[in-house]
Amino acid sequence: MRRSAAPSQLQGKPFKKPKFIPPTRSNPSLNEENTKLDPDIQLSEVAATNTFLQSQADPKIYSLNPLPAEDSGREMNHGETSALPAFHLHRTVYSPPEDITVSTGQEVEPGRVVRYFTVVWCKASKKKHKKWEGDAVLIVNGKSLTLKDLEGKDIGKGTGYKFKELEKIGEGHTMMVGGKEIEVMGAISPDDFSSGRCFQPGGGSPAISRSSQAANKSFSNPLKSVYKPSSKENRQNSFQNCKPRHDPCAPNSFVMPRPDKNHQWMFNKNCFPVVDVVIDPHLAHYLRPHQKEGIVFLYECMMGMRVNGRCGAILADEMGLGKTLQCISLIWTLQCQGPYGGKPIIKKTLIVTPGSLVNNWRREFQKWLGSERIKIFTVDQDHKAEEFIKSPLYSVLVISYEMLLRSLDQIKNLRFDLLICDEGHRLKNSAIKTTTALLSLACEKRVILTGTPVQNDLQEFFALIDFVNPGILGSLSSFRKIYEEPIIISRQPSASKEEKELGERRAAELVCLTGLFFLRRTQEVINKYLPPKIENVVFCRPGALQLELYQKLLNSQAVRFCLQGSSESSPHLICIGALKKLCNHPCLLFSSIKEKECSSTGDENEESSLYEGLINVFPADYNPLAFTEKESGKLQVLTKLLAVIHELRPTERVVLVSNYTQTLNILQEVCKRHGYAYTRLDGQTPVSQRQQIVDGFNSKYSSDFIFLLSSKAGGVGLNLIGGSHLILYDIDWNPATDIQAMSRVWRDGQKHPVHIYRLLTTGTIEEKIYQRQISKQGLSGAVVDLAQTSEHIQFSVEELKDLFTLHESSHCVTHDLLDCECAGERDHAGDSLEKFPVSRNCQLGPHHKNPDSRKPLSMSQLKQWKHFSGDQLNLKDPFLERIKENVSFFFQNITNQNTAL
Ligand SMILES: Nc1ncnc2c1ncn2[C@@H]1O[C@H](COP(=O)(O)OP(=O)(O)OP(=O)(O)O)[C@@H](O)[C@H]1O
Ligand SMILES: [Mg+2]
Repeated sequence: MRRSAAPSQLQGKPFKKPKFIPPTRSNPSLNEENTKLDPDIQLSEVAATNTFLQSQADPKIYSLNPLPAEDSGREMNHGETSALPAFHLHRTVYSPPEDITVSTGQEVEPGRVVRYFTVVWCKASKKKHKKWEGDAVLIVNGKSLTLKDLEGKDIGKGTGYKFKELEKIGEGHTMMVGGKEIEVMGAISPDDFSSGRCFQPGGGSPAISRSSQAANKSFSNPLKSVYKPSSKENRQNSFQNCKPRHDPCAPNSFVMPRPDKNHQWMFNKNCFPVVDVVIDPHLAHYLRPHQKEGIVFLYECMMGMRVNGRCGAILADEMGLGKTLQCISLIWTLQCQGPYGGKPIIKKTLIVTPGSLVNNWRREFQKWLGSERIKIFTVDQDHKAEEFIKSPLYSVLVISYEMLLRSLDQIKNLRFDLLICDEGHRLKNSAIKTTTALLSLACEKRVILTGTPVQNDLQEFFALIDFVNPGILGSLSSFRKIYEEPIIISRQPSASKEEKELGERRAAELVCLTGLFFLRRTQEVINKYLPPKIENVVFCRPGALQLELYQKLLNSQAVRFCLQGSSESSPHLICIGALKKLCNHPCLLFSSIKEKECSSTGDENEESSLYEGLINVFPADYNPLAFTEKESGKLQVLTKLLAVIHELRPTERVVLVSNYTQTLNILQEVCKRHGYAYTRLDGQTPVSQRQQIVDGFNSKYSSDFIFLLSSKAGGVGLNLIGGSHLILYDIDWNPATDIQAMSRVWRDGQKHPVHIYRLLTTGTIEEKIYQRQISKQGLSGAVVDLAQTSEHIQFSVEELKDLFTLHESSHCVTHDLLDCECAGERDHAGDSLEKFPVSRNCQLGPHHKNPDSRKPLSMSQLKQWKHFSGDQLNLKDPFLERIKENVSFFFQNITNQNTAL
C-alpha cells in the first residue's frame, strides 16, 4: 500500500520506527560538577516533586531533543574540547520481547498480555492511495483493540478479533479498528506507554509541540541574541583575545560547567575557542553553597544545556534563600561572558516584580555589585519606560507587573534577552492578562522565581512550566489526558492497582521532564547561617464583651440558617467574617453593625439577621474610637508584649502583621497611645515609597519601634530584618500568607534571635482556622495558594458546625485534640521540632529521599513542641512570663537553639 506521511512525519524525516526516543543522559561531567559544589546538596534536590508528583525522580540530566546519533558530522577544531567526555546519544528503539506482561491503567485481565504499537490511521476508504490523518497508539488487550490519539483520547475501539490475526500485528501490518484503517509503525515498550512518553509528539521530543505557538518554531538557539556571524578576519582577532574574564585557576574561583560537544556542535557555529565562564570573584566570595548550585542550574538552563534548545527555568527556593542574588549573579555573568570566545550571552534583561519589590531589586543590585558595574533602570511614576528605551546606558529594566501592562506597547518594541518574573506564581493562569502580555515579548530565556507553593493543581503547574518552556509538555488538553487524569484517578481511594501504577508512572515521568528546569530548596539549607528562631503560638483568653457577643452571634438566625442548609450561597462567609472581626476587637464589629444600619434600606438580609440585637450587648455610650484594650483578649496580650519587648530589648524592633487595614488602624492607635514610634506599609502605600519605608526601618539609625504591615498588601519578598520580633495579630485561612509574613524577619542578615508570636483567641474560630492550617486536610486542600481566601473554600455542614462552636471552658482546643498525656497541666517539653523538619506542602515541592521525613507541620508534630498552660508559675521565657496573665496556653518551638550569635 502506498501511503502519504502522517502529519507528524511531515515535520521531519519520515521514519518507520516508534517515534519516541527516550531521553538520553547527556554530559555526565555536569552532574559531577554539580555534586562537587557541596556534598550536602545532591542534585536529586533539583528534581521537582509535587503532592501529586511524589514518586522518585531520576536526577539524571536528560536531553529531550536528541541530535543525530553521530557527533562526528562536524569537526571540533579547538583542542580544549577534547578533554570533554564524548557525547553519546542512544536512539533506543524498542523491539518487543516474545512475552510482555504489563500492568497499566487499561482494564487488564489478570495474566493477560497487553501490547502497544505506534500506528498511523485514516478513515476507512477503498482508495488505493491512503492519506493518513494522524499518529495514534494502538493497545492490544486480549481480543480488544483501543486506538488513542496523541492527546490520549480514545478514537477507536474494536473487539472480537481472532487471536491469529492479533498475533500477526507488527511493523507494516494493516487492519481496521473502530471504522479506522491503521498501519502499524512499530512496537512500544510497556514502559513508554505507562510513562506516557509514547504520546509525546515530534520524535519523542516534547520540545516540538503542535499546540504552542512558540513551540511551533524550530527550537531556539540560546546564544543567538549575541552571536552575529563574524568575518574571518574578525574571528581571528577575537580568537586571539579569547581569555576568561576572571582567572579560573585562582583559589576559590567559581567556574561554570563547560558546554559539551553536542552543545558546541549546535551553537558554536563559528568555532570560537571554548572559554571558561567564571563568576565574578567579588560575588563568588559571598555565595552560599546552595546559591552556587542555583547559579549553575540557572546558567545551564539559560544556555540550553539541560534541555536542548530550551532556555526556561523555575527557581522555587523557599523564602529568604537569596533568589535575588542568584539572579543578579546570572545576569552579571551572562552580560559579560559566554563560553564561546568569551562573547556575552545577553545584553538586556527585563525583571518583572510586584510593585513593592521594584526598588528592592535596585537595592540588591547595588548591595552586591555596587553602582558602577551595571546600570539598573527602575520604572515608577517619575521614571517611564521610554527613558530606558532611549538610553544605551542601562542593561536591566525593573518594572512592576501593573506597570508592565501599562507600558506594554513600548516594551514590546525592545528586544530583551532574559526575562525574570519575580514572585512568578501569579503566572499560574495562562488566561490572565499579565501572562499573555509577558508571552507576547520575544524573549526565550525566561526565569520564574517563586518562594510560595502554587495551588495543588496540576493545571497551574502546567501553566508555569508552559510559560518558561512553551510547549514542552504538549498542549493543555493532551497534558490533561496523559498526565492529569491518570494521576488524579490514581490518588482516589477507589483506584485499581493498575490505575495506581499508571498514575505513579505518569507522575514520575512528569517529575523527570520538569525536574530538569525546576529547582526548589528548603529553608534548612540556610538555617546554619541564621540566629535562633523562637516560635510561639499564644492562645489569648477572650474578653467578657467578646464572649457575650460571640455567643449572641452563634445564636443568630443567620448562623442557624447556615447549619441547616448547603453552603452554596455564602451566608457562612458573612458569619465567619463577623466572628473574625470580633476576635480582633469588638469595636470592629460595632462599626460593621452601624454601617449596616446606615446603609440598610429596610430589606431583611443575612447580614442584618446576623447583627440582630447585637448592638444592645454594647454599652449604650459605646464609642468604637475610644476602644479599650481590655475588650479584646489579643489586644490585651499584644500591649503587654510590646511593653515587655520595649523594656527588655530597647534596641530591638517589632513587625506587627494583620490581614486587615481596619485592624491595622486599631494597632496604629495603640502605638500612638503608648508613644511607640511606628511606620506602616499597606495596600494604600504608594509603590514608590515602599522601599524607602522598608530601608528606613531596617536602618540601624531608625527610631521606629514598630512596623505595621498588611500581609496581603506587602508580605511577599520584603526583607524586614530590622525587626527581630514578629507578631501575627490575626490568622489567615491560607497558611502560605502567614508563612510569607513570618519569613520577613528570619532571613539572611538578621543579627538577633528572632521571636515569632502568633496570637489566637482561645476556643474561637481562630483556633479552628489554625487547626485547619496545620492539619493535613488544610494543607493539601484548597488553601495552599496565596490567592485563596475563605470564599474559595467549600465547607460541609459538619465543618460549619465545628467552626460555629465556641469552646468556653477549654484552655486550648488545639491541645485537647492532640491526645497528649500531659493534659495541659504541666510544662511538657517535647523534643524540639528540629528533629522533625517541617516543610510546606507544595505541589512543586522539594524532592526528598525519604518522603515521610518531611511532612507539613502536622498535629502530631505540634505535639512535639514545648507546650504549657498560662497558669504555670515562673515561665522561663521572660516575654511569656509577662503576658501569661491573659494567656490560657502556649506552644513554643526553638529552631537553631545553639547558633552562636
Ligand atoms: N550569600 C548571602 N550572604 C548574605 N546575605 C545574603 C546572601 N544571599 C542573600 N542574602 C540576603 O538575604 C536576604 C533575602 O534574600 P532574597 O530577598 O533574595 O530572598 P528570596 O529568596 O527572594 O526570598 P522571598 O521568596 O521571600 O522573596 C536579602 O537581604 C539578601 O541580600
Ligand atoms: Mg524574592
